[in-house]
Amino acid sequence: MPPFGPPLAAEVPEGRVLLIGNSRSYANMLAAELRERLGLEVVTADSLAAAHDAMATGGTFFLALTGLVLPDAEPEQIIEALARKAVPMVVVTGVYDDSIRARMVNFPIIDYVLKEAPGTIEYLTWLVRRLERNRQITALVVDRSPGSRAHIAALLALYGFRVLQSADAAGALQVLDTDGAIRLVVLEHAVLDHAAQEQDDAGIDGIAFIQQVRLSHPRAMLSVIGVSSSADASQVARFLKNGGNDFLNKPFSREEFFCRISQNIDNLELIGTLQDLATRDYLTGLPNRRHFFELGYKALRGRNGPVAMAMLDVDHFKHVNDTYGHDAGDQALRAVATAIAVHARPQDVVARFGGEEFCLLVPGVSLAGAEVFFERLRESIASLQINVKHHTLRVTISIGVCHRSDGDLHALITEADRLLYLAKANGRNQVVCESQDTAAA
Ligand SMILES: Nc1nc2c(ncn2[C@@H]2O[C@H](COP(=O)(O)OP(=O)(O)OP(=O)(O)O)[C@@H](O)[C@H]2O)c(=O)[nH]1
Repeated sequence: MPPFGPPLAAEVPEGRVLLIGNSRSYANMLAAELRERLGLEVVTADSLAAAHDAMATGGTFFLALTGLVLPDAEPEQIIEALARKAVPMVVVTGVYDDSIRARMVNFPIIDYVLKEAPGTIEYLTWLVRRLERNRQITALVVDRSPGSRAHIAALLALYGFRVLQSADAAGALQVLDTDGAIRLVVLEHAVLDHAAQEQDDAGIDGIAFIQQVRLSHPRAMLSVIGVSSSADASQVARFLKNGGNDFLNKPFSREEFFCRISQNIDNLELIGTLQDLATRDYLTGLPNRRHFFELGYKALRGRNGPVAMAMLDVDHFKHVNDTYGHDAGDQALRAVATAIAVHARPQDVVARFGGEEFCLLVPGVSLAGAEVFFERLRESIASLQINVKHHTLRVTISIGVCHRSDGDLHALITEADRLLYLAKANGRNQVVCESQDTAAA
């Protein structure tokens, strides 16, 4: 599962990169890196004419990496040609100084990279990967001033983000509640200063704003970056202590802004990856046993009403491994896991408990409802046709279901395990469902 939830695939065009430069050997080396390490399609051009051809016939590019020395064009002509086609660009050059930067300042250039510096290929690979991934991330800019809001929004759009904007804290909270894809908020600190003094229309002061954001959007899921031209050190500290991830003083250079934004998003992804490693089963992608207990307690906490807890075990799975091999066994486990996850409702908790054993917690279901629910699941797994090398496999599962009106998770699991043992002893490929609670029966 991707760290930031389902990608907005329909809105994101293909990841294609245009590489423009007069050195064929350098272009070929960089193109090979980007293809191999990132799986991206890369088109190379060694003149402005070739770049024009590529843009006319090669579809859209989300990024151009360009040199400034070409046989048929001045540096400005190359940059202008890309800007006219609205292709965001990174300049990869042998010479890079303040005068070049000053000449290029009004063009949509994300970054300048010195071609011959050590580590350049590594840096460019990171940068292209970052820009490619940004296209699946939504950012929100909160700023009272339309000019400054538009400037920051335009920079973020240049980095590939889908960008939303809000003029005040109350509006921003509303947008955050309704758009679950937002992973980055850039907040003009003056919004907070102003609000802190006067309270804005909805009565939200700046610190209350960030505290409220943090109630439902933890730091590990949403990066909030403050920007300001007037904040003093104590205001910056207050912002960070109350839940801000980072702070930037204005004026900042484009390169600094890009680095800070990228590092914050990199950190979110890293945390997401680490969380996934700790909580998900590597083979099936389902929550692992330890995470099941966390999710299960959360699902049961504070709720009244019946709950069904099921332990599910693939029948004669050793035989599958012995006959078709371990890889085929893995494939069968993935197919069973998918079938269980598809059958589960959003409020249910499913996990791979270990080996060929899964569990499924189903709150708010009657005993009769649980019997039907798990019988259908058993049937759907029995009817799976799992294609492995040269064979089509079929598997069955046995299910023990404990139904109760009180939800002590450990007691439910122990009881479901006992009922699973009965299902196995009775001949397998069946559901044994019992109520442990006379009132619920
Ligand atoms: N391919 C594969 N096999 C696994 C994995 N985890 C556990 N197993 C195998 O699952 C099999 C479980 O075998 P048993 O516990 O004897 O149970 P069974 O053969 O399913 O028989 P019953 O449960 O009694 O129906 C063992 O052969 C394990 O090696 C895995 O991740 N991949």
